[in-house]
Amino acid sequence: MTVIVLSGPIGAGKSSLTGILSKYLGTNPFYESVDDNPVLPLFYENPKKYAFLLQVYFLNTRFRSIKSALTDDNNVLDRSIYEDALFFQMNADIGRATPEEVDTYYELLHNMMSELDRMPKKNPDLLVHIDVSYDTMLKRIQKRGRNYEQLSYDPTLEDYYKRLLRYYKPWYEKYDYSPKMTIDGDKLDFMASEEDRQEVLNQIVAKLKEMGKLEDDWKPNLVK
Ligand SMILES: Nc1ncnc2c1ncn2[C@@H]1O[C@H](COP(=O)(O)OP(=O)(O)O)[C@@H](O)[C@H]1O
Ligand SMILES: Nc1nc2c(ncn2[C@H]2C[C@H](O)[C@@H](COP(=O)(O)O)O2)c(=O)[nH]1
Repeated sequence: MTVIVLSGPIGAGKSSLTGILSKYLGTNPFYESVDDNPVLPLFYENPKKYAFLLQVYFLNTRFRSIKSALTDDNNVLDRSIYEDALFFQMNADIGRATPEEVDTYYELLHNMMSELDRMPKKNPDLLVHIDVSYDTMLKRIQKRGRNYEQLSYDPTLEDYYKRLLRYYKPWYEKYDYSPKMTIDGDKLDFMASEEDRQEVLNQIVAKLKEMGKLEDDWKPNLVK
């Protein structure tokens, strides 16, 4: 049926929407490696030392996920390989990667993307981007409560998060691997409000129908 990739800043609600959407469409969810990621706490402790290693870790897991998702052709992915360079470039721009690491990273990314180009299904069918403001992002990061992501752990994270938001706008505009759409993550509380959840699902289903990826009379198996 379809491969849908989600995108958005930290805490935007990607993992949550991945679960909701995959259940609704009856497809498989692919989650990011976060709680089982051994490099992530090291990165927050010493970003300069671990930025490159963390990126290689994420890139590897994202490559594995997208290959598998494109092979099955029936999946929803919580953040994908298409966002990988956004993170790395931002970290490189603030001095967390050497020129050699930057060159090596882009060569590796280029090789991986060429591999995807050789697959029978080369691209996802749809990108769903969750747009959030800094205030919403921070509230959700606090709500989730991972220690090393809190401003109390490292006050410089405020700049890091604000910078990340600034990198998303041009990234989204440039993204052209598939059709794309945006969900207003500030307005639509798809976790607490049943009505908002249905509104988000309706928007995505309408887009899939418009693209001919779902039949006009398609109905979900699971209404919840
Ligand atoms: N639309 C939303 N409204 C309210 N809370 C949300 C929403 N989306 C996510 N959350 C909450 O915010 C936190 C971060 O969500 P998560 O799905 O882990 O984000 P991401 O995967 O984008 O980092 C979680 O505690 C989740 O329950
Ligand atoms: N340096 C990088 N950090 C990344 C990347 N992808 C995710 N992350 C961090 C950000 C969060 O602390 C955590 C989980 O992200 P969510 O958006 O799922 O909350 O991992 C990356 O590519 N580089």
